[in-house]
Amino acid sequence: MTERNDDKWLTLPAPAKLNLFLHITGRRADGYHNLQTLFQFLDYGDELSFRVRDDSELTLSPAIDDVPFEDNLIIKAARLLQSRATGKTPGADIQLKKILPMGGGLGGGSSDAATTLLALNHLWQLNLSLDELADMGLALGADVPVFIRGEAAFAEGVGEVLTPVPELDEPWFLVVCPQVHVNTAKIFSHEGLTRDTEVINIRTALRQGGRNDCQQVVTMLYPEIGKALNLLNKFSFAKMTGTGACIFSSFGSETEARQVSDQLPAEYVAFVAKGTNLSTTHKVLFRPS
Ligand SMILES: C[C@@](CO)(OP(=O)(O)O)[C@H](O)COP(=O)(O)OP(=O)(O)OC[C@H]1O[C@@H](n2ccc(N)nc2=O)[C@H](O)[C@@H]1O
Ligand SMILES: Nc1ncnc2c1ncn2[C@@H]1O[C@H](COP(=O)(O)OP(=O)(O)O)[C@@H](O)[C@H]1O
Repeated sequence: MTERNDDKWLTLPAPAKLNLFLHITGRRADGYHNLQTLFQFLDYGDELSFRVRDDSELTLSPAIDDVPFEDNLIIKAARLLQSRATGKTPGADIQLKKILPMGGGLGGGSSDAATTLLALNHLWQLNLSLDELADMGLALGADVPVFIRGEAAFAEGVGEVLTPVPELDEPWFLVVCPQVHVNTAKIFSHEGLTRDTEVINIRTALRQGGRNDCQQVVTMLYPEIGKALNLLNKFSFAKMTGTGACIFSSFGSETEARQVSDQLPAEYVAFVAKGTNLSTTHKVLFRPS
């Protein structure tokens, strides 16, 4: 665990996720969609530092532009945990290094929320189980539970029914981030969205993978993403993660991924990262070397 000895800061990663495929298999009565997806983490993401306060205040620095304090998923997660404390309400100072693009399909907000739940549960000594934290996290976003569990997983339901898949290949990924913000709710409410993909079992999912059912609608609404897909496809098969905007290709080595990255036009924002079956948050918090 990275603990700054000077004044008791706990520093933890909040990694990105990729949806290696994303099938939409139906729509529920409440409007949410049933999915089948394969989540893997990246060794790349945001970083959060936490320090317990003597009072019940929460602080966050720096703030994220355009995200009001109480709307920030980090603060929402901390408030949820405060409500579970017995006795005096605990407080914390939180620092955020925001690296992941917002609305990119990399799950940055959900990952920040999960890291906050894990960190403050530890620092405030609440002793909530991962099951309890995952349940609480689901109220903040469909992707929070997989970050709480920290294991690459085949996900069903709205993303909360998780079967760990610890033996996926861990390739290198080139992730390209078109500079558009995709509105998830807009994609899920689009009439042209494929919502009837056949349900598959986990063996089939792992053997043959799948596509991203949101890709067609997203590329129609945001042509920049289609353009980026066409370009990356010239080098290696490319797919979108989540509801976009980011797209990715996998490679056998970091060198190959960087060689392709170097050939992209300068205006493309991209990064290279390794896929990981155990989230870096869990590696630091639970399995320090
Ligand atoms: C589809 C995924 C795959 O990872 O895409 P990304 O957001 O990561 O791109 C996620 O499950 C998204 O999770 P998250 O971003 O937390 O979505 P939420 O805030 O829970 O939902 C935003 C809105 O999308 C719609 N929504 C979301 C998830 C889902 N399974 N069905 C839906 O219909 C709902 O209208 C909801 O109000
Ligand atoms: N800590 C946070 N980091 C990122 N986004 C946040 C955060 N808190 C709230 N949000 C809101 O959540 C939205 C989705 O963010 P994000 O999780 O990055 O997208 P995605 O699910 O597409 O990867 C943002 O547009 C922003 O308004």
